[in-house]
Amino acid sequence: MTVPKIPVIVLTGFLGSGKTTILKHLLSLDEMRDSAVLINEFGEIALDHHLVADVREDAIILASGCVCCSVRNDLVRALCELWVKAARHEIPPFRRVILETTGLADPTPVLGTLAKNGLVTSIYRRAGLVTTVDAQHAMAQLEHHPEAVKQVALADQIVVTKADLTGPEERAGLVRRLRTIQCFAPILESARGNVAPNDLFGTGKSTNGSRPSDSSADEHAHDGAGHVHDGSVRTFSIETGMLSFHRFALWLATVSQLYGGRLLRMKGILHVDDEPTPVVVQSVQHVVYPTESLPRWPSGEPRTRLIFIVQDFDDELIARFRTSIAELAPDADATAMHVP
Ligand SMILES: Nc1nc2c(ncn2[C@@H]2O[C@H](COP(=O)(O)OP(=O)(O)OP(=O)(O)O)[C@@H](O)[C@H]2O)c(=O)[nH]1
Repeated sequence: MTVPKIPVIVLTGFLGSGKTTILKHLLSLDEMRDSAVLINEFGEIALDHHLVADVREDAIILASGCVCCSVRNDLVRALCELWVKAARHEIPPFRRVILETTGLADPTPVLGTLAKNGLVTSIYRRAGLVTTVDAQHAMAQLEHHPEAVKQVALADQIVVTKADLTGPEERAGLVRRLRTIQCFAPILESARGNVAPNDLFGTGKSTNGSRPSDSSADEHAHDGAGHVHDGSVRTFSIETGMLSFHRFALWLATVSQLYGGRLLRMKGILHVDDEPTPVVVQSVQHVVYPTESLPRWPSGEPRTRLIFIVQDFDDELIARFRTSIAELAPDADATAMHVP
């Protein structure tokens, strides 16, 4: 008797395009609860697994670094461990795996691993690459970041996100641009992560792993040299204590206007005055999104943790960001606050 292989859905999409938002929505649906989740983040501090924790506590975080480069072995290990743990009843059984990549991932080696690694293919099958495309930012991202183009080119299913924040003409223009890169994959629109699993995994042409262009993904699959990210893109994180929310909001509004084009992504959890629970803050380039609250501190002491993914920032500018954040503490001298 052959045991059916467990489908692995890869969720990719450029920085801040809405992967975690969709993942959270999917995991909140009854029919998707039996999903195991792997999350890969770029940067020293992982945050996304905390954001999905209220719907799926046991999301596994892949070591920091990009899954398309240094952590491919971690992916193999994590997939094998999942299977072993479920077999030993240490975790609930699962019927699919959803892997969220970093926003800078080239999905090629991930797809290659899913298609070619003997250990992985004995248990799992690749069940499609879903690419989120940010209706607010994608035009510029596709222009400047080859990773964004690759994510679209390899997609089995494209989801244009942030439909609630953009007009139909803007989205129609984006779809025309996407069709110059990818003419096959179905394109869905979503607002606030709202997508039906059937639309995502039912209509994508490779839900059975038979995508005609699979072979190209596999052949590129990685030569061993790894995918090189644009050297001008860097990440840094800042950990600190309590901040004044009011001053932080002002600071963020200012830096996102000043540096928006180069401040590709910022996300973090804040320990702020008057708030017992963490406040989640996020921005993508010039756009600062509404804050959310997490129900509790993930672990240990309340602490502010911020992750920045930036382009063309030198060491001095990063140092200035650090100094200016330190000046946002509630007890800091208000007149001393300056923008980096
Ligand atoms: N209004 C609105 N906001 C959205 C939508 N999708 C995502 N956002 C917001 O955009 C920000 C980034 O969304 P995420 O889901 O974290 O994006 P991501 O692709 O997981 O980000 P990275 O993992 O950092 O690359 C968050 O503040 C979301 O709340 C949407 O469809 N509508």
